[in-house]
Amino acid sequence: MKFTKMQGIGNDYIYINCFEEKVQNPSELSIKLSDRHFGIGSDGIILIEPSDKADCRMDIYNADGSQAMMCGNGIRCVGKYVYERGIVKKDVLKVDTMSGVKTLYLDIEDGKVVSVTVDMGSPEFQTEKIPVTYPKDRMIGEPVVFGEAEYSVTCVSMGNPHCVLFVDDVNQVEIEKVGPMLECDGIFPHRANIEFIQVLSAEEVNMRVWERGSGETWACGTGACAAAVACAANHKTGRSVTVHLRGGDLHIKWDDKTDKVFMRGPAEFVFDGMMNV
Ligand SMILES: N[C@@H](CCC[C@H](N)C(=O)O)C(=O)O
Repeated sequence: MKFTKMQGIGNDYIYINCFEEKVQNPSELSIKLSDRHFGIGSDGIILIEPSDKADCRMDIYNADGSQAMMCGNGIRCVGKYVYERGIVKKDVLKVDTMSGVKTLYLDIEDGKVVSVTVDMGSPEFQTEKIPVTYPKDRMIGEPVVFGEAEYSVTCVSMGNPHCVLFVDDVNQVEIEKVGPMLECDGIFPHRANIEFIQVLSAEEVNMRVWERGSGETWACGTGACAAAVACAANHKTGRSVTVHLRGGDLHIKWDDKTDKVFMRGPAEFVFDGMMNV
């Protein structure tokens, strides 16, 4: 089977073109291929498929084999893949996902996609829809004790569940210890992606992320959107924010007229390969 490794600011997935290939058991395949010692090495796999409601469809599986509803860094890579490989030759295209059809705006120079802006839709703050078990309709800046520490917690869905915490210094976070504990805390019936945010100014934040099903990754697009929305909702930043992640920067704007969140960032090919399955 042919595959392509791509990354969006270091959030790396193995992409399979299902216009040509057939994948039998994607969960099992993701566990096998994502292994950085015995597999190819990635944060998961992404299937690019035909769709009857959009230009193509994306399905994402985390490194532990769990299926996710949406992937912000992945969808930019899908845009670059389908454009540059001639599957969808449009600079505005629609991609179907488990969390609905998303519109992508490609920035093209000399036939290459240099960045992609994605209309990520509206953030969902309703606790039961995220889902998070909490005795209030919304969880914005709520004090919660996890383990030995109390955090100011904001929960939001960007098609997938996010828990945003504010910290003084992201580099001091013991993410390997705190990340898995929070991801699997009983208040998250479907587990959650955990974002640690250090506010630098009204326009800039540092972020580290512990992703549900993949552990610490170098970036998370839906997580950066959740973080920007959480920062604005807590009056810590304005509605346009540059999020500095381990693998690079994403630019997020939460539009006050439409309530939609727009994410802009790069997408890159790493290599193509063949695997025995
Ligand atoms: N890295 C992604 C999100 C991938 C899915 C996530 N781990 C989940 O289980 O919800 C992104 O860039 O958004």
